[in-house]
Amino acid sequence: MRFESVLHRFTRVAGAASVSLHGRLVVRAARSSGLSGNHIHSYSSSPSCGYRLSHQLGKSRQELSLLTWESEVVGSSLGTPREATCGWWVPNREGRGQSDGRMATTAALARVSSQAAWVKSACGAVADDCRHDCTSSSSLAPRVSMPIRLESRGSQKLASSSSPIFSERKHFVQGSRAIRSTTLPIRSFPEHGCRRSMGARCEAPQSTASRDPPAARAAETLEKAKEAAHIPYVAKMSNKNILRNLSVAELYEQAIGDEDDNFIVSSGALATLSGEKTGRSPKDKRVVKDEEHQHDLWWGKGSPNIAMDQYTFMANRETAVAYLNSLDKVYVNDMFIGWDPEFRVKVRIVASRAYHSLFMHNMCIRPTQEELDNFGEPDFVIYNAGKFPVNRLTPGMTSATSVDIDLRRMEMVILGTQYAGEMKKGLFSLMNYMMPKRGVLSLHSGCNMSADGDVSLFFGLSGTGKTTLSTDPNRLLIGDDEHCWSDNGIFNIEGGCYAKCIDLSKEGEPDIYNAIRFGAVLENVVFDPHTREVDFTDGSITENTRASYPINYIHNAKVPCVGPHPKNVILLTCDAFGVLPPVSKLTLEQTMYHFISGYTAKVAGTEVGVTEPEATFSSCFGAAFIMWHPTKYASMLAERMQRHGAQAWLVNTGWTGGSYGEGHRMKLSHTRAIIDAIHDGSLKDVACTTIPIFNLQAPVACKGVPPEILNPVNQWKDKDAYHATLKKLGQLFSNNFEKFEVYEAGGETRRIDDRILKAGPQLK
Ligand SMILES: Nc1ncnc2c1ncn2[C@@H]1O[C@H](COP(=O)(O)OP(=O)(O)O)[C@@H](O)[C@H]1O
Ligand SMILES: C=C(OP(=O)(O)O)C(=O)O
Repeated sequence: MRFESVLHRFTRVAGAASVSLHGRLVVRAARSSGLSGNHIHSYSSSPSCGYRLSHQLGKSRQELSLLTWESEVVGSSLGTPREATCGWWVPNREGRGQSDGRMATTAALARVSSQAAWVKSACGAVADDCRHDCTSSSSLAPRVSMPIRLESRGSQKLASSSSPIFSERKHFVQGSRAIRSTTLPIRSFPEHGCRRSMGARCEAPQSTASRDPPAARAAETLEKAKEAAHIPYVAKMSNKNILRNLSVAELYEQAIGDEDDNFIVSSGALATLSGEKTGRSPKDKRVVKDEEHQHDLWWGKGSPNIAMDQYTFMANRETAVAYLNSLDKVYVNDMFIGWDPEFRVKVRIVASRAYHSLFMHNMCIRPTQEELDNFGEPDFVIYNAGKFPVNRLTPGMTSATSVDIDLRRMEMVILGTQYAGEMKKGLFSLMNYMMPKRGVLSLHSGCNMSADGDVSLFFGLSGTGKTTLSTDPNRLLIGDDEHCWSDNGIFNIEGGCYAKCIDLSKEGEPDIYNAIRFGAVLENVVFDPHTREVDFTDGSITENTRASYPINYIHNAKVPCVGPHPKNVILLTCDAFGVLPPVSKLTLEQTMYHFISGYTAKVAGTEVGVTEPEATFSSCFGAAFIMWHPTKYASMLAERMQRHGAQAWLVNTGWTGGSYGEGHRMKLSHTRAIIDAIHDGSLKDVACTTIPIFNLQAPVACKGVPPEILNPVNQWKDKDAYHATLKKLGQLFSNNFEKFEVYEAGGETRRIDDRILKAGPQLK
């Protein structure tokens, strides 16, 4: 059901409906309209419809239920509705202008609040004055809403809130809290010990800064920064109910007990909705530009780093911490990233949603109980308050979303997006800063290894095949997305995988399919409300449906996720123009040129606003996450490839036989056959044809791939169109590369090596 038709139906039934400033559906029900909550409810609460509808409206199902309620209030004869005084969460607060201020009433709040347990879960937080209403107004028990809610997931919860089963359950939850919950501060910043030494191994926390020079320095720098930025104080986590390091089962219970958007599907995975944002928000990703880091980081054209000052960071941090403190409970995970103990980083994730906690439990490296006991202070903290918007009036904010990193504070703040990928990619950005600083190359790549230790890297922008191709039944999986190459070899940054699962099938990708079981998180998928079978072909919520699972759910995962130096470096390009060959063998210079260019496509859904494949140049095949200038990563890659004799390949996982819209996506079976041939060595010395303009060497034969596919011109009906498109792409490469010919990095002006420049398309 499209949003417009939902709106239309509401308008027809209720007499008037509109969308508030924040995209909330506001229903105006005249007293005589006869609107009953059932009407709205019937759209909003069944698992099948409500789940999707709530996504389409960008609202949680609880919020839709609130709308049900309010329409009841307005539609009833409770007297003149009064304006709500209570906080930001009242749905039609922003809709006031459109609804004559008559929608949110104290009476409505009283009703809502009378079901405190439900409301708290529905709204995430209840302001103190609402709590007051809650006790004083239970006599205003809803007249018609009760039976309505009895039909739904939310209703079950509401019904049970007064039943003995519910109290028992609550007891149980509280019981488990008693063990886990703690009121320890999230972090004793700035006094804590070892955090400042940029990825240096953390010893047990030190009590005095003087024993730890980096910490002392950091504290001093922060004090100076605070003074300079006029930051009067640093907000602290004071939530009294911090649920730390819950187990998977506990997180399932929390997720299902607290929110209506979570379901167990038939395979045992937890299906959830990420709300309005179902992909990353790169235009809202900000990094604090401070004295200490400004010369290290990449700024300007092509860079993903939008500069922010520390004061603005602190303002957003304040909002996030205040929001998290206002909640009934928050979830905290203490985790590691980086499988090589020498480069391991301790991270703490503070989140409002149990699903976010489970996601990070899957995606990071899970400490043993002993490691948890000795965890001490984290090196980096994420405050995920994504359910709450950023204050748009804060200078520099351009939307309700902001994803902010402060390298001096070693913190990340998320506001206005619940897409879980922001957290994992935020940590990746952190590693993309910290690791090169320590002489270690960070890579946006998957990685696998043969039984006899031949390692391959699969670079690729999101959605172009890293997870799919690195998950190979014949090889050991080291990781699907983020790695580092140090003098010790390769190590995975993460402890889990985050696979795109649109059109996933058991036959096509059995390992990923089988990994989606108890413990896995399924984001934004559609499933049958009764059987709970997931329909992986359904992209009606988003094309960017995702599954997150611990790496050990892949039967041939290599744990610990480390390996020797790579033999093959595979650059995955998703060519939306359909002119690049399925595979070509690269010289070292070509590897540098293509790595810096990062030509590929953004696939639908991975970023907000991308609805169909969009050609792009994404340096290092992951520009959205890199922190230094791309040439730093490129030169580190070249040096390592030379030192360890690695061969590079450009593999087109995108279109063939025409551009997107005319041609078709390269068959996965063909790409897999190509990868097999790279691994068995049969492509190394095979004869090649030269692709004009790009001077790429495309093998003429490859086991499992029809030879005519290997030269893309054969696939185009209109050969002239092929050559014209190839030339056009060459021109785009050349235009894009201009900014790398002479560039600013490390505070100085540099010029790219001529040999790299000549390895690109030659247009004359
Ligand atoms: N030829 C191909 N090679 C790789 N992936 C393909 C191909 N054709 C279609 N796909 C699909 O593209 C998507 C790639 O996603 P994924 O492997 O998760 O990307 P990444 O890990 O790079 O973000 C999967 O849904 C996969 O089934
Ligand atoms: C999670 C993401 O990346 P990837 O597809 O590479 O996992 C993302 O871009 O949001």
